[in-house]
Amino acid sequence: MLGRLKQYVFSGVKSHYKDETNRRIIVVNLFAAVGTSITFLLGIRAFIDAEYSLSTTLFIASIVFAISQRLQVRFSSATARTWSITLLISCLMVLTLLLIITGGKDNTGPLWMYLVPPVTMFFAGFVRGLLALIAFTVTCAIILFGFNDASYVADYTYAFKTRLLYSFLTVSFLSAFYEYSRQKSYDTALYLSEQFERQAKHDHLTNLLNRRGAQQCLDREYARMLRSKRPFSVAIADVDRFKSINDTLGHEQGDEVLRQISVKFNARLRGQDILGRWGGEEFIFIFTDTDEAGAVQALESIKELLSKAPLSVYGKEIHVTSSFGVSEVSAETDISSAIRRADQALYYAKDNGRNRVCAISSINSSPFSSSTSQQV
Ligand SMILES: Nc1nc2c(ncn2[C@@H]2O[C@H](COP(=O)(O)OP(=O)(O)OP(=O)(O)O)[C@@H](O)[C@H]2O)c(=O)[nH]1
Repeated sequence: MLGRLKQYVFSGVKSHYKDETNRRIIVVNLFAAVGTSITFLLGIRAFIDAEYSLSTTLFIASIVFAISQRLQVRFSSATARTWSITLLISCLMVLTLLLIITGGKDNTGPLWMYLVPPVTMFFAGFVRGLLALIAFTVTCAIILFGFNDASYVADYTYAFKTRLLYSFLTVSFLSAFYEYSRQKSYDTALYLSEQFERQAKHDHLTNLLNRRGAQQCLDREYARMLRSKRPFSVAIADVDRFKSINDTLGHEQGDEVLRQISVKFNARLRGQDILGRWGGEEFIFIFTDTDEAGAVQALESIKELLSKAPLSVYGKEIHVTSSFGVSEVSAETDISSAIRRADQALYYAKDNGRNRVCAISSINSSPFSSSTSQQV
């Protein structure tokens, strides 16, 4: 029994939906359950009391509440959820208006009005909720004050009608204010968590992905490669003699050099390739859908771009070069061994004069180098 109840409350909830969406789905389930049962029970009561039009209205409302819940579960799409919520709010509003017109049981019908503001605000959000509430309040005022002598409208005293409207407006205002604050807090929390997540994956100096962010991209790319069977390549770049740049210019200028290098590295990359800061003066390239030869070709062009024109750092021209080690990642290798091989190729490039691109064949693990590098 408890299991079924839990299943009902969480029906339609999906782990990949946003928290806010899942919360709304749960509240729709709960509200539809309460709405369906209360209107059904009141319908039976009205039927026993031989108030057939009231009982028919309540039974219809009960069915509509149930349908609105089924709608969001049966068709789990954003459109279905919008329709479900629209149906639920409309049903509640129409039912309330009918209860105000007929008076319900002993003229207690208008009391159900107070359900409308919180439900409308929560389900429809601040702006749409406010518009719906304004339309509802105007309709209520017309019914209460526009048909004073009409026999089909229940007879309420003037004092009751004005107090009813004032108190309804107060509840509406409070609900709107509450929803506005709730949405603001939610947006702020979302913004902060996105900022934290971004900071956790990005390097504050270059704004590139940091090691953690790059590692996640590597894992994603590896999974994609296993599906597509098309290899990709990784490369580690290490700025040549960076220590001497730091030693002669200072750490701050060194930072600026790293920043400008990251811009140059990025300038020649295709949109789908990824650049990250692997640590210190080391960068990582992920060339998606690219074999070793393709990555070497791309890196040659990047290397040329860096070495040909000096950087301008605080008014000084600085010539900077970088060495690159490349390795292909295929289904036969794993990421850590590919990184290890890229590192070996990088050491090879450093040992052989720097400012060069070297690759290690993924088949025999023997280093070979591109056109500008020494052949092994
Ligand atoms: N300014 C600055 N320096 C850094 C940063 N991270 C690492 N470094 C410095 O980078 C230098 C790296 O020097 P080494 O590893 O000796 O290598 P290198 O001088 O680049 O020489 P080779 O790699 O052999 O060409 C060290 O002095 C580090 O302190 C950083 O974020 N900013």
